[in-house]
Amino acid sequence: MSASPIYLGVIGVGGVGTAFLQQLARFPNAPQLVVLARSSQTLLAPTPAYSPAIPAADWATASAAPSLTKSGALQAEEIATYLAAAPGRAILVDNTSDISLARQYPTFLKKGISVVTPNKKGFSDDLSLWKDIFASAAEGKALVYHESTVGAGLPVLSTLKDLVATGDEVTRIEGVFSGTLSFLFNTFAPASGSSDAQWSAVVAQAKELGYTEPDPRDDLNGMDVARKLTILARIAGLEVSRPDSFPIESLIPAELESLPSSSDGITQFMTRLPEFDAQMANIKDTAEKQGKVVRYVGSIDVAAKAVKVGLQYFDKDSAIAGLKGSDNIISFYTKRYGANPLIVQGAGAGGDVTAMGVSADLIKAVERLR
Ligand SMILES: NC(=O)C1=CN([C@@H]2O[C@H](COP(=O)(O)OP(=O)(O)OC[C@H]3O[C@@H](n4cnc5c(N)ncnc54)[C@H](OP(=O)(O)O)[C@@H]3O)[C@@H](O)[C@H]2O)C=CC1
Ligand SMILES: N[C@@H](CC=O)C(=O)O
Ligand code: NA
Repeated sequence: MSASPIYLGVIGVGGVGTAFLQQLARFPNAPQLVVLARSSQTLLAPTPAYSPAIPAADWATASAAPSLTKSGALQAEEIATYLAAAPGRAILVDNTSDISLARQYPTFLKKGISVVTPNKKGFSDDLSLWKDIFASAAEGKALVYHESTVGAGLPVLSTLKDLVATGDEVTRIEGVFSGTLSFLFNTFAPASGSSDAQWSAVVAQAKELGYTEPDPRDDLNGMDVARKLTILARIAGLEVSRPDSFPIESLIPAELESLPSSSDGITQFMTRLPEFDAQMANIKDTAEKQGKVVRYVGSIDVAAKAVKVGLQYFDKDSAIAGLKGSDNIISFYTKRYGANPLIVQGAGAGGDVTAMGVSADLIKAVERLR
């Protein structure tokens, strides 16, 4: 008996989306890709057959094919209605960082469309949205997987969920949660050897490597880390109301804080950042004078309900100081694990490793839906 068909809508074809589509093309028994959208364009498999599907590997070439329906940007509700009418279960993969789309997850889920995403916005915004997402999933008998929202493809959420589900008591979670900030500090202020790199040049490099958020200020202002800690804290049982409900140390120079959030604002920010290199050099030198290095870290003290995000100095021979590249390190302190935490470590940003988490989530969702 052949497996029942599953229909797939994918939104976002940037660094993560492109890597995801390449991985999808190699899935055996892959779901039928029937929607592929970016900000200005949508490809659809024609109705009512929802066939032919969009070829994941060469969607860009196939977008010229007359067999596919093309349109401009569609409203999320329109995509939800299209997927809900497919002749089988459907899954939405959101590879954008769009909060408006994330606010529509309940619409998809109530219609029975499962959601798989690396987009952390929806899970770290108002607590009411978090609750709505999971209540809507239960109502629509749909699934939600978002492993890559924390630690990219690293098994961070699945590990925490397993600890909680099996009755362990998680007391503290701490570590380095940003691939971008890890790369910036490991490169700018290495624990061994020295570096002449300017802060702004390393920021530009992190953007080029695809580690940053679409707007790198979301990494530098600490919000990306705060969002990840909000997600972890909620899974650990804390009702964090919003990602800005606790103190967050920002690395954005005060003079650049009021630049617009548009793409023009990003360009202005990147152009003017070199003017402020001395500020970060001072922080690096202060740590150096104490024989230490500076790193950007976060922690959740579950019993105290306290979340902290910001800079800290570390001994040069510590695990955090010695991280390489875009590595994250996340330590789970629990009753069962005692004084020696369960540690997850590895690349925490980049298209391929993030897409791996999305693809693995999709495989899990497909297995449960078939
Ligand atoms: N990069 C990384 O290392 C990691 C990223 N993530 C998350 O993965 C997600 C994607 O990141 P990344 O690929 O780097 O981002 P990119 O900026 O490279 O790509 C974003 C894509 O989303 C599309 N898009 C944005 N808004 C909409 C919308 N409203 N409707 C349709 N399409 C839209 C863009 O369209 P267009 O092509 O038209 O511009 C683009 O294709 C983000 O949520 C990020 O936080 C998570 C972990 C690690
Ligand atoms: N911009 C983020 C990407 C992954 O979430 C980071 O650098 O960690
Ligand atoms: Na992860």
